Amino acid sequence: MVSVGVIGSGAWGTTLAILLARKGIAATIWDHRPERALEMQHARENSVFLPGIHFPEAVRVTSDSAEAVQQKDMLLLVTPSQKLRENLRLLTPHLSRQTLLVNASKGIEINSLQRMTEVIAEEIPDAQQRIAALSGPNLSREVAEGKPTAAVVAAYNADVARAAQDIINFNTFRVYTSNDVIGVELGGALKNIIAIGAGFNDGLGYGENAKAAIITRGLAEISRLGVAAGANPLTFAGLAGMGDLVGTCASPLSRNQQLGRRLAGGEKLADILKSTHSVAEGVSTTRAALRMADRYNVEMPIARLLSQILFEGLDPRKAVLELMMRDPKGELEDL
Ligand SMILES: NC(=O)c1ccc[n+]([C@@H]2O[C@H](COP(=O)([O-])OP(=O)(O)OC[C@H]3O[C@@H](n4cnc5c(N)ncnc54)[C@H](O)[C@@H]3O)[C@@H](O)[C@H]2O)c1
Ligand SMILES: O=P(O)(O)OC[C@H](O)CO
Repeated sequence: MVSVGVIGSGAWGTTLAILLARKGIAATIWDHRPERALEMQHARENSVFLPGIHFPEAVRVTSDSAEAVQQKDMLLLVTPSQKLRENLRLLTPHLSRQTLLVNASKGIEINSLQRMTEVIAEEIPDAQQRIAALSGPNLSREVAEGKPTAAVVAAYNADVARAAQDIINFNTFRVYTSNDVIGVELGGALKNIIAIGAGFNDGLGYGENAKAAIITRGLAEISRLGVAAGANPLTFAGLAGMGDLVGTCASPLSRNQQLGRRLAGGEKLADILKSTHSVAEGVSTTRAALRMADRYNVEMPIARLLSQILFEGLDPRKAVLELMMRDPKGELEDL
């Protein structure tokens, strides 16, 4: 029987474990807090992040790191991105050299500006040839409810991408392969910034024309940064680029979009972050992306103004006016 460890017990880690278990794969979710692991194991449900979705029999929950990691065909790494490194340090002593390592988190480590697979490769030096990244328009609630969804898994080694595809692909979850790890990870991480912007747009009542413009011009700046960092530009037309951007900006289920809407309604960032256990990766990714943009000398006007709104208290209406009043330019300039 195929056996997978799922590191991270939030909405997405839990959903992926349930998906695999529906295929008959043994899925062991790891939660760093013993009392939460026990509670989920007994209740057969993640009542905090995925209430109402029953665990199939093949899901187990543990706080024992050896049990979560040993003798696994694949590990799915699904922690908040700023927590991945500390978790890897706990888990690697138990890891076998055969286990595939698939990142499913969407973020950039803020101190190092590394993508999640770069963090994995640095912490587990022999891992480069068995690393992959899973991304796409994958709102967890819809996946958990069995609604049809597509995703992409990227790896440097085509056999690894195919092996991960084989394990994760299901009749409700169609998985494509890619060799563009950089593009797939950056597409998934950077769209969260634009999703906050889309939430602002909705909160301010600016309408669908403005939202379509934010999505499209957002994709232009994601692509500019991604290509400068070494991604294949076509990836941004795919599931991890346009697909995830549209899905996240359109759906009220998105936590990043919700955060933008709440800020537009006058709530303070610190209060919103305090009020929820859920991670809105776009906040830290905005900081990381702007530092990357400086490094690669790339323009990211939406992210830059969003950063001023988030961290410096700029009035969102003034920010929109500033965007509108920038020097006129060609649509495909810098692409
Ligand atoms: N929820 C989605 O729809 C979705 C879909 C695709 C990708 N993702 C990505 O998956 C990642 C995880 O998001 P999520 O939605 O599952 O999280 P979540 O917001 O539902 O929950 C956060 C989880 O992180 C855990 N956590 C907090 N601190 C931790 C630590 N120090 N060590 C280990 N775990 C810790 C919490 O216990 C909780 O289980 C994020 O990068 C997110 O962008 C989420
Ligand atoms: O809820 P969000 O904003 O973290 O988005 C979830 C997924 O990344 C959508 O693909």
